[in-house]
Amino acid sequence: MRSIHAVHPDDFKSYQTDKIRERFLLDDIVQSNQINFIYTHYDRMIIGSANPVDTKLELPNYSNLKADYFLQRREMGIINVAGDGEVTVDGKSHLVNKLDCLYIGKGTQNVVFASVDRNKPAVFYMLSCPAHANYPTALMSGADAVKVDAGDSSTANKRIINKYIHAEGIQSCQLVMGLTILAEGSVWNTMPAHTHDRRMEAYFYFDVLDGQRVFHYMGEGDETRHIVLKNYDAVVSPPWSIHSGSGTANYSFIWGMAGENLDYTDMDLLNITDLK
Ligand SMILES: O=C(O)C(=O)C[C@H](O)C(=O)CO
Ligand SMILES: [Zn+2]
Repeated sequence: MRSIHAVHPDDFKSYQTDKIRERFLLDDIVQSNQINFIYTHYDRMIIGSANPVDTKLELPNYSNLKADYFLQRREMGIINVAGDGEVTVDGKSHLVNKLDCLYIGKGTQNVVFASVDRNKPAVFYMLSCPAHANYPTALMSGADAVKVDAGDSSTANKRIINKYIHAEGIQSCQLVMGLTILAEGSVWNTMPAHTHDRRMEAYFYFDVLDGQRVFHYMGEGDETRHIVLKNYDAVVSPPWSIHSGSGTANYSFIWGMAGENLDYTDMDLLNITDLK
């Protein structure tokens, strides 16, 4: 499993596009009939996907985990962003359809991913972080996620934030996870921008229409940079960085965090007029 290392904000100031992409962008993680993961040294969050098309895929173990099995000391959140899917957890099968979220606790030994229809395969996006205790496996449908109406069409940021794994939702050790859907005509996410020094974050953009892109902004508020992302690209956000995007059309994205607390609202907001 490839690893990426943490970057100091002072070093980041000298980065050009290529280096920002090399250090923070996770592209090509969705590949047919494959499970792909990247180990990040941001709160040891592992980010990846499973895209079973013609075959079932079993969660592998990796030598750099130095564990008997992947989830021996870890928990995992999974959200499906495509066709209907099935995830079997230690022999118990769960239907995980588009926008459904499955949480799997520490100690789970066997996880198998499958698509219901090979012509409309599932794409499971996954986050996994270290866990100290076992919380039960829990499935939440997209309809049951807590919804927050955010933004406004007059500022092109009207969107619905859906929370699944968080302090008042599915219980976890340190994983927080959900997704945000931009309304048609709205393109800005997470503006006003924020940081949270107590948690890292990763964004995974999906339902980005063919031929469209998302400009993803990062960096300290007074030293912002951007990279351009396509459908199914993920990007890591260090605790010192804003994470915000503007698309050339509306889109959706999964956000996920790990770190000091499970409190979604623990954010340090920046004034739009202070951004540079
Ligand atoms: O649209 C938004 O605003 C978000 O979805 C923000 C993310 O949830 C986030 O950054 C949480 O820390
Ligand atoms: Zn955030």
